[in-house]
Amino acid sequence: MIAPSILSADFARLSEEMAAVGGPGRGADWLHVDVMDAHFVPNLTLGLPVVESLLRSTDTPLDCHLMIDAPDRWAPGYAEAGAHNVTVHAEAAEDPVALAKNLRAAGANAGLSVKPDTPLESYTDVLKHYDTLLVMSVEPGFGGQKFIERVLEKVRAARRMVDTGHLNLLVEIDGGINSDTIEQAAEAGVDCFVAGSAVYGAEDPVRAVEGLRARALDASAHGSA
Ligand SMILES: O=C(CO)[C@@H](O)[C@H](O)COP(=O)(O)O
Repeated sequence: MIAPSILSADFARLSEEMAAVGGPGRGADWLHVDVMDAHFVPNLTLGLPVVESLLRSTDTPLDCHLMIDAPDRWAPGYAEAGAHNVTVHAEAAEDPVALAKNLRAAGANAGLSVKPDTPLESYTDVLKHYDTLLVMSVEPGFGGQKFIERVLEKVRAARRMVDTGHLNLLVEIDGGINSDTIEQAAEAGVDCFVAGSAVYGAEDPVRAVEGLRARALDASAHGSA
């Protein structure tokens, strides 16, 4: 699956920019929405009122990535509003198990994200309550950064746990994904790829999405061969 990150889109034309990457069937599977609070990360983007408007302007499922402090308090609102996935940071959540239950009860898939230096081992029990694991392959906060290759070890570990039945979730990766890096991420076992600049920086965003998907499918076929 490919989830274009609208962080790299033109914020003055968000609904057009979301439509420009297509939707299920042709183009984006999900649209990735980065919510940043200038506390958990050193950048400020948008919040719940904007997400509510975005939900009204697209049929493509929204994958909301909350890079915020106090997600236990704020994240359920995104689920209640109708986001398909609501992802919170393991480093910020006070009670990640209760939070996952609240997100699911409000109708969303629950996602847990880890920064590049956060080990997965501390969260393996917690992850049993989650639907997606979002492995950050850059320090969260900005688009257009360089892919951090060492996080692939975490992807491989998560893939092994899923394939052996210890976890039941989608493995998602975010940061620095482009036509040069997507193959190694796919070979490591990623299910869903977030890409911002590689999609919105392209002349034809739908073609960029399809190009990324083709490379990922090809590489995952090799990875599992
Ligand atoms: O969460 C983030 C950044 O913190 C991402 O979703 C970025 O939007 C990815 O952008 P690219 O690295 O693909 O340009």
